[in-house]
Amino acid sequence: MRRKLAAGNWKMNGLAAQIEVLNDLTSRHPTPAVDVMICPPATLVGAAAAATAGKPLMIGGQDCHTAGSGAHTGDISAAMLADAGAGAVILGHSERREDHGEDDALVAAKTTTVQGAGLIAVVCVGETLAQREGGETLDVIKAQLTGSIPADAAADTLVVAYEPVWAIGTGKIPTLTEIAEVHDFIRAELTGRFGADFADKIRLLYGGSVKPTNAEEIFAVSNVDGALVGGASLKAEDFSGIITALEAS
Ligand SMILES: O=C(CO)COP(=O)(O)O
Repeated sequence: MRRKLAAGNWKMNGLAAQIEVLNDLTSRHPTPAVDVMICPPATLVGAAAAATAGKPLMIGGQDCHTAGSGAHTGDISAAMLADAGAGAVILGHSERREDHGEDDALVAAKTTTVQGAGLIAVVCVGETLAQREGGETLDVIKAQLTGSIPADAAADTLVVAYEPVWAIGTGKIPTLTEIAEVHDFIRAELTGRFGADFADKIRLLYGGSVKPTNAEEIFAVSNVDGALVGGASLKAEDFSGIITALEAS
C-alpha cells in the first residue's frame, strides 16, 4: 500500500520568519497518518531541516544541478541539498521548464543524480491549456514521462506529480474525471514501461490550485496518492487542512 504524501512547494517565497510555519505544522500534526513534505527555497533548506529535525516533516529542494559539485555559479547540487538536511528534490516543475528552458532529457539526468544521492525525486509533468484544448494532453504526458524518468530509475525514491500548467496558481482545476483520466494513464504508462511491481510503488500527486476546500474531492479520485501544493502550503492553517483531508481519504 502506498503511503500518501502531502507536499508543499514554497517556490520563490519565504524569508527567515517563514520557518515558523513549519513549527506550526509540526505542532498541529505531531503524528500524521500521511507523509508530509515542504520544499522551501534553497536559502531556507538548512534552517527548515534544523527546525523539523526528529519530526515527521521532510524537507525538500525545488531543483538541483546534474553534477555533484564544480564550476556552476548559482547552482546547487543534490549532495548539497542532502547535506543541508533535504530528503527530496522537485524536478521538472513547469516553472523550471518555462523559466529556464529545462527539457525532458535534463530532468531525466537530474532524476538520476537525485536518486544517486539517496534523495526522492519528485518528477513533474503537465500539459498547457493550448495542449489540453488541442486534445494533446495524454500525448504530452506520455512524452514527458518517457523523457523525464530515466530507464534505470529506482521505484523507492520516485514520486510523480501531475500539474496541469493552466491550473497552477489560477484557482482553476480540471474536472475530477479529467484528473482520474490522467492519473490512471500515468499508472498504466509506468506499468507498461517498468512493470506492475514498480508502478504500484509510485506515489502520484496532483498539483494545481489544491486548497483545503477542494482537497477532499481531489483525494477521492482514482490513483491520486496526495498533492503537490503551492500557494496553500505557505500558511500552516491552509496546508494543515490539506493534510487532514488526505489523512481522511
Ligand atoms: O505548482 C504548484 C506546486 O508545485 C501548484 O501551485 P498552486 O497550488 O499555487 O496552484
